Amino acid sequence: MPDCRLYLITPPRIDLARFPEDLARALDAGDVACLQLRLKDAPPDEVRRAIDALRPVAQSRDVAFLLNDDAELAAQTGCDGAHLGQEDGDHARARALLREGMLGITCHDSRHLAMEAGELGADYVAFGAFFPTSTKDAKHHADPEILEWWSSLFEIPCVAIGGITAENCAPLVRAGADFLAVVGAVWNHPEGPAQGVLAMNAAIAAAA
Ligand SMILES: Cc1ncc(COP(=O)(O)OP(=O)(O)O)c(N)n1
Ligand SMILES: Cc1ncsc1CCOP(=O)(O)O
Ligand SMILES: [Mg+2]
Repeated sequence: MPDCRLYLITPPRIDLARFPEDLARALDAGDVACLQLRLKDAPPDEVRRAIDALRPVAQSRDVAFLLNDDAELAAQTGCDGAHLGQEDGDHARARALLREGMLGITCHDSRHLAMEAGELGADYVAFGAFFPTSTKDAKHHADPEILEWWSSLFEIPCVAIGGITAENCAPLVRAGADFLAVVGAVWNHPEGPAQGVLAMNAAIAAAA
């Protein structure tokens, strides 16, 4: 298995009548290290229903299931962890709430934020956006050098995010990204999500 692995994030909106099957097909297509449920602006009951429907699909395939933005809900609902941004509450409290669960923290393009996250006990630090993206109005831009710097100094894994595709990911893999987090490269792949997973894995393997 290559040192760098795929980190899949759900589309911003999903139809729970069909998405569990789409997700299963995507996860069965190739290696996916973890799935992040990211439903921005969905009410809490909808997020809970999505967790109940999707968590088993991921966990039964040994894919870690992380919740975006809400460590408390992640801890209450059997998620494997949570991903928090800089505006997503108290990271130290989240670390305590999640106990052994995974905590990932957005660090944008900041070495300082990444070292703070590491000291606090984050299981990974996330840098980005590396490329233009239509999934999020990303306010920060990161360059591959930050991945080289981080991975040369620290053992804590780093995640690269933002506009990453099979076509542009090689420099990030070579710079030391442990995970590539993607939305559009999989869910908007012209031949469907399973082909998106295959293409990302092939590109990671070719770059490594
Ligand atoms: C793996 C990963 N990295 C970064 C983010 C972005 O988190 P955040 O800055 O809190 O922005 P939102 O995702 O909440 O819009 C992420 N979700 N996952
Ligand atoms: C959530 C997030 N945080 C920074 S960029 C981004 C969007 C990633 O989506 P895509 O892979 O489609 O660019
Ligand atoms: Mg957030």
